[in-house]
Amino acid sequence: MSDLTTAPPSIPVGTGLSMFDPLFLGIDEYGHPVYLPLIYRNILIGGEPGAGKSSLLNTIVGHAALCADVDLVLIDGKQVELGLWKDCADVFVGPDLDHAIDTLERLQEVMDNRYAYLLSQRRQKIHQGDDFDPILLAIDELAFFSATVGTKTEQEYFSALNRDIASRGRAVGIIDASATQRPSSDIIPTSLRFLFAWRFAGRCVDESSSDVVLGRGWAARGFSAASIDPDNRGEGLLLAHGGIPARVKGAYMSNDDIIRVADYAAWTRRTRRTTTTTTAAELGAVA
Ligand SMILES: Nc1ncnc2c1ncn2[C@@H]1O[C@H](COP(=O)(O)OP(=O)(O)OP(=O)(O)O)[C@@H](O)[C@H]1O
Repeated sequence: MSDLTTAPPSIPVGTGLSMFDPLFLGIDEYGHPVYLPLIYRNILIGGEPGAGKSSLLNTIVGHAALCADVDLVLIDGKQVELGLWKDCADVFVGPDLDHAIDTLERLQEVMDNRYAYLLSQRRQKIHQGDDFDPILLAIDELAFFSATVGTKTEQEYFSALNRDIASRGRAVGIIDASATQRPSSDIIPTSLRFLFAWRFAGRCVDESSSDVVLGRGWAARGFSAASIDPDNRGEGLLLAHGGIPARVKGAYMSNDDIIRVADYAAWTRRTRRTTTTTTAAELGAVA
């Protein structure tokens, strides 16, 4: 059994779920469940249109929405991919580059404040039960903000902010989950890919696109997401602990499933903004 399938003895459900618990991501090619810890990690999701990227991102956001101890920052260029979680989100950004930049600037400030706090406490990273909670930053679609809308300067600024958050955010509990249907080196340069320890390549048009997501050289070693059947949506190669890409079929929630879970999660999260000492209120200031 690979490291990926070694589930912890028990994972709390309902209101006991924590962002420090691993996410149930799907099943591997042998039918084993795949669990992925997200805390202190970032995850990059790439693949051709229809490969199942947004569905995977919804699974990640769904896990986070059900956790009592995480703030949700959702940036969705299409609005409808993550839109069903809007009532759960501390900040929801639609196809608005200015709002996306404001939000990332704010997150950068939160990150710096958290580091100042850690320094004052002579610590290196946050722990479960700390005064401030983890933050999930989910971005769908990366290329919309980094290469489609706005001026080149704005796009570059957005990319620089995202890179900084992915680079420095992990120790202070900021998890960056970014998805793109354009796995090319202009959207995911090597310097960005390196910041994402976990990588999921859904079906890709060719081997070089697959390598842009997973890392150079994997296709030549027989790990190419171009070999995934185009009709097998939601399947991909997951590079995580173990260090070798594994075939995984992502868990899938239908629209109705998401609506049910999101309604429940919004209900459980309804008092967070007034009762927690987290950054939710600060983040909400840019909502
Ligand atoms: N894990 C899965 N299991 C079964 N079907 C899936 C899975 N993931 C996705 N699908 C199917 O594939 C369709 C497309 O998925 P999704 O919207 O997530 O793709 P995408 O890669 O985000 O596409 P785009 O880049 O166009 O946004 C879904 O509507 C669903 O029917």
